[in-house]
Amino acid sequence: MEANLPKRKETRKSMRIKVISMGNAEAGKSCIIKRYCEKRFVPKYLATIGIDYGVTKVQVRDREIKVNIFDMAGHPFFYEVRNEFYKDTQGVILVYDVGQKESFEALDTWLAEMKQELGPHGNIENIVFVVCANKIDCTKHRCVDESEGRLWAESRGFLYFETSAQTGEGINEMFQTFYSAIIDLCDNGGKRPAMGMSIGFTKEQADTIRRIRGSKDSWDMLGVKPGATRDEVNKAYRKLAVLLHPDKCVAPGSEDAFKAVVNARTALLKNIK
Ligand SMILES: Nc1nc2c(ncn2[C@@H]2O[C@H](COP(=O)(O)OP(=O)(O)OP(=O)(O)O)[C@@H](O)[C@H]2O)c(=O)[nH]1
Repeated sequence: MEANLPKRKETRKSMRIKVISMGNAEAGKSCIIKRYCEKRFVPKYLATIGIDYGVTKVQVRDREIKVNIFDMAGHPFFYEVRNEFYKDTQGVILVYDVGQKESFEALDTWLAEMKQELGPHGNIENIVFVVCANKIDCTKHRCVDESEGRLWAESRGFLYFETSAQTGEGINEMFQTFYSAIIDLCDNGGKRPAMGMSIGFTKEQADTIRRIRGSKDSWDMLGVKPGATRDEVNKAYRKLAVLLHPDKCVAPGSEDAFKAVVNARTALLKNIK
């Protein structure tokens, strides 16, 4: 017997989600939201006072979603106002300015603030985070490169996009992927689907790349004391080479880190008898 199939594909039930923006003042949070919702760019800086709230309807795959967006003021002065808005959030847009290193370094502080406000029972693992490396149009002033930002985001299981609210680059793709991930999360009973967790590299690899980037000289880079012997240098090099070899490591920035380690070893061995 033939199954009694519906003629038209049914549109699935609409859903409502809550999204917040976080990041330092002037990183471009309001402009990113305006660019997506109103298709325009506001060059003049108008600081958000406390919270800006908006509702928007979007179509993602076969779903209509109503999005409540809470655009948070980045200035520390507004901490008291924004702290009550962290609860019941499904998605976070975490923004930094690629020309302002402090805004990138502040991402950890923003996460810590959110964790603190959610308290011990708030599960940050079940929230979709998208990191926006914003103002990529300002190429001359860029000081946080893509691999550094991507590594920070992906090692935490967060999405990462390069965006410009001014030109619109990356904005639609970012929101579509972000909303899509939130739908997957809701369909999965509010738990981040396992797929999003598989990042393809280890915490040790990510931490090592970060350590290498921040090292002050070749000794420090190889993790040996100044004056170490050839054997010690070679041993340290081999360990790092196995960990970061481009054939084995797909973490953002691993290729540059591997090259830096090779160069550091060569430089040190030249001067060790
Ligand atoms: N060139 C360039 N400027 C941008 C971009 N995004 C934002 N801006 C500018 O950066 C300034 C700050 O943007 P906002 O969106 O107001 O920053 P915000 O993060 O919401 O700041 P607060 O409301 O204080 O938290 C404004 O002058 C914007 O015009 C961008 O992608 N490129």
